[in-house]
Amino acid sequence: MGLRSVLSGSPVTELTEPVDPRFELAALSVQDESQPLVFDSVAGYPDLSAVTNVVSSRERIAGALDVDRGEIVDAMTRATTDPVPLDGTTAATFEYVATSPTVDDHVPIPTYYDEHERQYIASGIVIAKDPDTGVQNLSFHRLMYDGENEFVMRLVERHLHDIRSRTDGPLDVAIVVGVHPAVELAAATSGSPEMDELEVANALLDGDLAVTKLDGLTVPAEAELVMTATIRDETRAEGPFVDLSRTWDTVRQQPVVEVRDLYLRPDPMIRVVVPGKREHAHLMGLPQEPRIKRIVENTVPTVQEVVLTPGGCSWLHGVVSIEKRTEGDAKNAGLAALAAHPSMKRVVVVDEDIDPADPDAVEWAVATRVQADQDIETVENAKGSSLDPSQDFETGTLTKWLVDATVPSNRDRAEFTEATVPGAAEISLAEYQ
Ligand SMILES: C=C(C)CCOP(=O)(O)O
Ligand SMILES: [Mn+2]
Repeated sequence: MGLRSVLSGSPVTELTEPVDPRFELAALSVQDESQPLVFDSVAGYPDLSAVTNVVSSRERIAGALDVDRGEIVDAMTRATTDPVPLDGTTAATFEYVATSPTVDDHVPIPTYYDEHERQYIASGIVIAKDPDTGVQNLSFHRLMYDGENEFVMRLVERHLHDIRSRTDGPLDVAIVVGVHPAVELAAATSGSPEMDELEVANALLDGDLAVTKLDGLTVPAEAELVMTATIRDETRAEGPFVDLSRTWDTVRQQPVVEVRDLYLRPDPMIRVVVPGKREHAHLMGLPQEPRIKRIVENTVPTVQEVVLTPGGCSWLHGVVSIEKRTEGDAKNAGLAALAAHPSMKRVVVVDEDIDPADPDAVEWAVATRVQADQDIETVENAKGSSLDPSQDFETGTLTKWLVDATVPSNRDRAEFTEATVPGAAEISLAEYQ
C-alpha cells in the first residue's frame, strides 16, 4: 500500500500544464485544499509528476485509513498502543538512480514563500536505527537544499536528535518521500523511543504495509523516492523557513546531511507538502491528539476529546472536553494536556456538551462560563514550541495558560445550557417547499 493507492478511486484535481516548482506549485496548491492536487507536468522534469494536498481533509485521512472520520483518533490510538510487527520483506518498487547525486537534477525541490527562502523538501521522513536498542525511528524533518548532494536538516531535540547524540560519529539514515498516508501519520507521531513507527503504520494498514531492506534499514517498499544519507557532524545555517506557525522560523546551526544514493520509482510521483498549510497541520497536529488524550485520561478518566485547533496552528492551542466529576477536574485536565504536548501554549477545557472542534462553541463556553480571575491559570517561564514567535528566544521559554470553561460545580447546569428551538435539529425547510 503506497501513496498511489489513495489517489485512485477517489476524486483528485489533475493539472496538465507545466508548473514551476519555484512558488507556482505552492500557489496552486492553496487554491483548493479539499482534495489531492496532481501536477502531471513539472517544469524542467519531464519524466515525473508531483502531488500535494493528499491529507488536507480529515475525510481523506479517514478514507486512507479505511475508518469513519470520527474514528481517526481512536484508530491512531489503537495503532500506537498495539503496533503490528512487520512480517517479512518484499522487493522494492523503487530503482537505483545515482550515487552522490546532484539531487535537484533528478527531482524538483520547491520553494514556497519568498525570494529569500531556500529550496526545501518538507515531506521527507527520516528513518534511523537506535544504536542501543536497534529499534527504528521515523520522523519528519524539513531539509534545506544546499546544492549537489547536500541538505541541512532541522533536527528538533526529539527522538532522532537523541539517537544521533548516542551514535558515535556520523549517522547513516534513509530518507523517504512519497509513502502511504498511514506511514506519514505514523512518522508524525511522537511516541515512546521503543515504538517503531513503521509498526504503527503497519497497524493502521491492518498488517498490509510492504517493506524492503536497504543498507541495513527497513523502508516502505512502495516509496516514490528514497535517499540513503549520512547525518554528518558538520553544521551550517538552516533557514529561514515558514513552518507550522505560518511565520518565519529563525535561522539555526543544524547538521549537514550528505546523500549517498538516490532511488526513484519509474515515473515517480514527487510528494510535496506545502509548509504551514492544512495538510502540514494535519500531519503535525492530528497524531498528537490521541497521545494527549491518553495522558489526560490518567488524570481525568472522563476526558471525552482532544483537539489541536487549526486557529492555533494545530500545534500551539488545544481544547479538551471532559465530563466533569468534581470541581478541579478541569484544571487537572488542562495541566495534564499542557504536560502531554509541551509545544501547546494554551488549553481550554470545556464540558462534554461543547464540541471542542467547533471554535464558535468553544468561544461561547468561554463567554458564558469563565470568570477570568478564577478560571485562568498561567505558567511562566515554561519551555514552549520552537515555532512560537512570541517566545523569549534567548531562553526558549514563554508563558503557558489554561482556561477552565466548564460550568462551576456549585451552580445549576441548566443556567449555563444553550437553549434550542424544539425540533430545530430534526426539521428541514425542504419539507415545506
Ligand atoms: C516542525 C518543527 C520544527 C517541530 C517543532 O517542535 P517543537 O519546537 O517541539 O514545537
Ligand atoms: Mn520515535
